[in-house]
Amino acid sequence: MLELDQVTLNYQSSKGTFDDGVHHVLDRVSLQLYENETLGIIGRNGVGKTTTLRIMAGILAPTSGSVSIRPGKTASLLSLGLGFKNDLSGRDNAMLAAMLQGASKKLAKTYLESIKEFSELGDSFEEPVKTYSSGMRSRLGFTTALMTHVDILLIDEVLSVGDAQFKQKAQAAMKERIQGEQTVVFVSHSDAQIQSLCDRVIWLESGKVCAQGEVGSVLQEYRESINRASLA
Ligand SMILES: Nc1ncnc2c1ncn2[C@@H]1O[C@H](COP(=O)(O)OP(=O)(O)OP(=O)(O)O)[C@@H](O)[C@H]1O
Repeated sequence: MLELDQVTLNYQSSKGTFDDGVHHVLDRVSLQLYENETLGIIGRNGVGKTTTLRIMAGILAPTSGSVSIRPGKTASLLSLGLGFKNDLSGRDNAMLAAMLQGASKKLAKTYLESIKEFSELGDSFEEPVKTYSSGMRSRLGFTTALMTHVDILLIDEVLSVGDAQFKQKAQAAMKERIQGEQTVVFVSHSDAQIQSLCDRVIWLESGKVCAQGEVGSVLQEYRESINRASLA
């Protein structure tokens, strides 16, 4: 469904640190994502998990290597309202987000009432997003991503969105979607979430795929390596 082939990503570092000012984040990463699976990505802070998702979503272009997605398929990063237009209402932003993900205007309109209901924004749904609290923005962002169709859903550590009550509801809804016919790539630091949601997992370390495969064994290898590092 989606494939990264020998993907390398470098950032230029303004301070001239790293390798003569070049920060090598991903180094020839190759991976395959299959239809209907939930692929987990694990690894320490800063190893390039979010960068990998951004490359999959087409937001970032690799320095070298290639990304291929099956023709006609869309991949979208579940972002918590980062791309909202502040002057537009929650309703108009939800509409815009649905259309940006490929829905026709007619289809996008059909999503709106369920987005309003699930997000529990009430009358604020009609108000400009600039008047929202950060929790309200997250609710709108999460719900819009949840309710609209996307072939490959890329999720970056967001299952802890909102207050306790909304978080529980959001996690249950996301779990239901992930377990249905949805292809997902899921970045998380939570073993419990990776274990309960993923079919397969990839462990990134020093910009490379360090191990991949069955969730239980890769998680165990990863945990052992962290324990060894903390003892050293
Ligand atoms: N715009 C940028 N310019 C320069 N360096 C960047 C930029 N974005 C990310 N990086 C660097 O790329 C590396 C990988 O970042 P990334 O966000 O992909 O890590 P991550 O594995 O998702 O980390 P975390 O677990 O902390 O979320 C980090 O060292 C980060 O400093």
